[in-house]
Amino acid sequence: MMVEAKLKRRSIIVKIAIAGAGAMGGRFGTMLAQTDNPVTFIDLWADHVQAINQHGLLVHTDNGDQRVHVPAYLPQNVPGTFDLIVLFTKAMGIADMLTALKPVITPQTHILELGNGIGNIETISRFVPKEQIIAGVTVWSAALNGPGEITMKGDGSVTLEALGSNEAPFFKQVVQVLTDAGLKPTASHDVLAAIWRKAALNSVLNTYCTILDCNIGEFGQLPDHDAMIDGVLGEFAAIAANQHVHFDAAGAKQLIIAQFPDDKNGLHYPSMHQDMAKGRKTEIDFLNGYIAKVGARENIPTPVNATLTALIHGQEKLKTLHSREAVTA
Ligand SMILES: NC(=O)C1=CN([C@@H]2O[C@H](COP(=O)(O)OP(=O)(O)OC[C@H]3O[C@@H](n4cnc5c(N)ncnc54)[C@H](OP(=O)(O)O)[C@@H]3O)[C@@H](O)[C@H]2O)C=CC1
Ligand SMILES: CC(C)(CO)C(=O)C(=O)O
Repeated sequence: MMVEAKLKRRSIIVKIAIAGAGAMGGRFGTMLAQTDNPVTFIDLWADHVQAINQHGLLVHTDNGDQRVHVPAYLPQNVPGTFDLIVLFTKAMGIADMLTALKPVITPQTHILELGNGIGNIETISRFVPKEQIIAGVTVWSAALNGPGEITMKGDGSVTLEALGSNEAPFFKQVVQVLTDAGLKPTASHDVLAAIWRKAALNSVLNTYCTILDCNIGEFGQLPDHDAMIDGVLGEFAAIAANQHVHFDAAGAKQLIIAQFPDDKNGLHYPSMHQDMAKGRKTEIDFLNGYIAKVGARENIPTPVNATLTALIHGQEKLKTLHSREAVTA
């Protein structure tokens, strides 16, 4: 069934670019395009950009399929400037994307970063002052099926904070735009705590689901999931205390368990699982790998996160090796 995107009533106009228009960029662009705020996709993947421009982005949702007609550009071809750039590259792609977008980032442009991992704010701060950064996290989910095609199902929300001030009029506009798009934003006054809680969630769900080759609901049904979660979170708590970040292990566990039902993220294969399946590099070094690295540096034992990091790196290497063998066979 083809369902046309419905236009919702306009409240304010914010010129939006989605930089990294993969699974999550596609979801946010699709939902934001249902408001009257103009949306542009920017991506480094030429086939994806071409497919979106030729046929629209094909989006599979809980309520059927849509074709979303939003213009898409390679970073070097982007016309004009934007009020808001929503960054949805992988953590390791942030610097390349912002380097490519330098010519269109003005002192009025705000960067909204909602990707997974610890350290993204520091990377973005190399390009714009903190007053131009809005940082946060999201438990919306999506999958990139191929050029010009995504799946976005289940429910989610966004937590975000302006690194300048949550009282800034532009931040309030952004919250309103996200609300109009149905993205369920909540303004936070401790976004670092939210980022660490989400990184802990990803260090459990993304990593175990990738190693075990299962979705989030299936992980929740495993008899030993409790011990597996506690092993990761205990080390997060020790490293967070060392780094003076507020971390509530019980709250993080609750958030993880809240993802298990099918109408939340139970049917979702986490983004790390999707990366591994496609033979792409994962974000492990910004998740469990970050905890293991700080642990090693500060002399705090982090054997669970170190082992999980080594397992994911091992899987990445074997994937590359096997695909090379397949080509030469
Ligand atoms: N997927 C999810 O459900 C969720 C993801 N996140 C986070 O959001 C951020 C974005 O992740 P996500 O949207 O999943 O990432 P995707 O892999 O779907 O997209 C990221 C970018 O990777 C590139 N890319 C992906 N596949 C290919 C391919 N086969 N060939 C060439 N290029 C490709 C694309 O462009 P480019 O070349 O420009 O990189 C794309 O824009 C990450 O930090 C992730 O952890 C957060 C919550 C949920
Ligand atoms: C949707 C969710 C929360 C699942 O871990 C996620 O962040 C991801 O897939 O990377």
